[in-house]
Amino acid sequence: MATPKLHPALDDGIAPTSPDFAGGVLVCACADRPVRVRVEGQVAHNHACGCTKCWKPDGAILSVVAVAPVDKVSVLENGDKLEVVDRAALIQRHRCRECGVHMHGPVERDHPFKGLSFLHPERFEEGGWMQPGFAAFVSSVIEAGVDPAEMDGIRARLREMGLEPYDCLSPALMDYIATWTLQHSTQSAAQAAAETADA
Ligand SMILES: N[C@@H](CCC(=O)N[C@@H](CS)C(=O)NCC(=O)O)C(=O)O
Ligand SMILES: [Zn+2]
Ligand SMILES: [Zn+2]
Repeated sequence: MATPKLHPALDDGIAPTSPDFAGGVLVCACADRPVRVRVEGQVAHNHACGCTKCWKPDGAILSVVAVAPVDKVSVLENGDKLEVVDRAALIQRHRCRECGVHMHGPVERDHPFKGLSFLHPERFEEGGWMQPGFAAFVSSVIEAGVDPAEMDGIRARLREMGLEPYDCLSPALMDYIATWTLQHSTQSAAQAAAETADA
């Protein structure tokens, strides 16, 4: 069986993280007036994502997506071309309305990821950004039209590349979300009890 093509930043070998990478500029795919977004510092939690919401380059079945603090992300040029894909979504994905590339995606809602912005590091002009460490939402590629019969081959290829495949986020991130949810619900219950006592 042919090796499945997943993403240009994965298929020909994953570029290593550089300890010297101190941030860079993400550029959309427009030849004319490209959107340029500055990111200060290294990105975190870089991973492949198979969900239907994350932006993928033509022909890719996975996205490569990382996060940076929102206050480290700023639109430098041609921000008038940006539009939010779905205002109701957790991740407010800002895409270039001309070429379709997603340029940044802040989380503004009360959520464990609040204050982070989702970015596609392959759009950096510079190399050395953190290499992806796992693959998330892998089963979701079926929703985008991948034949379920290909899934064993896709997961095997991801493991071969050192990207453990998961059908949600990684266990570490799922544990982080669950811990936040517990603390949040405990705080909400304590607040409600205090308000009832005051009434
Ligand atoms: N199976 C769904 C999964 C979508 C999903 O939950 N994506 C994750 C990973 S990016 C998420 O956190 N989404 C939040 C959002 O889209 O705002 C799909 O493929 O559309
Ligand atoms: Zn563009
Ligand atoms: Zn995704």
